[in-house]
Amino acid sequence: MAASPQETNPVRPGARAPVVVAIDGPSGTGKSSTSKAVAAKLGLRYLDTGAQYRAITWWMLTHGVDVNDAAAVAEAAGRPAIVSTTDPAAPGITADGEDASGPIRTQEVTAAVSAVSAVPAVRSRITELQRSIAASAPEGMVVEGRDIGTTVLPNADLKIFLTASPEARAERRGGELKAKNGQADLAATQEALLKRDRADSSRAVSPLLKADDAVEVDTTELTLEQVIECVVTLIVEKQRA
Ligand SMILES: Nc1ncnc2c1ncn2[C@@H]1O[C@H](COP(=O)(O)OP(=O)(O)O)[C@@H](O)[C@H]1O
Ligand SMILES: Nc1ccn([C@H]2C[C@H](O)[C@@H](COP(=O)(O)OP(=O)(O)O)O2)c(=O)n1
Repeated sequence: MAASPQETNPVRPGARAPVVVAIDGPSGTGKSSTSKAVAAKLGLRYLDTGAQYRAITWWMLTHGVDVNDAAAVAEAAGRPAIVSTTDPAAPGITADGEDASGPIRTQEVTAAVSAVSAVPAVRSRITELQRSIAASAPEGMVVEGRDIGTTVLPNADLKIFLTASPEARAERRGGELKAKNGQADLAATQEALLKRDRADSSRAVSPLLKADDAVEVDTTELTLEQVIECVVTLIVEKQRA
């Protein structure tokens, strides 16, 4: 009798088949929270590719590289070692051995990351790194970002594109800022978010774009738990197909 899809994982007999899931979309649509939770539930690894672009940006900012000078950014693109942990319960990232998990979330990095990630030498270096990390996870991986389904892993088993209204996204990000700083300007948060979307969607090399074969999920009216459930169902259906 043929093995069921649940029994075809060569690494963990009896577990589900390895699966590579690409989750893309603009800021605040729930990519990181959903990807982490889904990976934890299904025993998959997790890669936050935005954190990689943030880490290289942070390294450049702290090493005197002018992030608005594309030639200087390209020249420095190969210098820092960027290492991500892929445990969904403890995601982390280092740049040249220094823990970057906290500093990559500052406003300074957020404001500079689109310019740095638009530089082709940065993208080719980080894309190569992402492919090698995904290839080293025999249990499967959830990889989230902007160009995973279109460029990094065009052969992913499942591609999901998350969307949400600008108002919902600003409210979510605003909630985070309020928890961190005690206050948040929702209008300014929305403006900054839309500015970053425009930059990420209009760059020449692998812009933020829904892959033709991605499943689009509008999360505006959904709770995080509903989005997680929806993605888990899509993955399990895919593994059974
Ligand atoms: N469907 C949802 N409803 C309400 N809040 C959400 C939802 N999805 C995510 N969030 C919250 O919104 C914030 C941003 O989510 P995050 O996963 O970081 O988005 P992204 O990775 O797409 O930028 C987090 O605080 C998260 O808990
Ligand atoms: N695959 C990716 C992931 C992120 N980026 C760039 C563009 C994004 O604005 C930044 C930061 O991504 P990140 O996912 O951390 O952003 P948010 O959590 O949505 O605020 O990195 C990219 O160019 N390609």
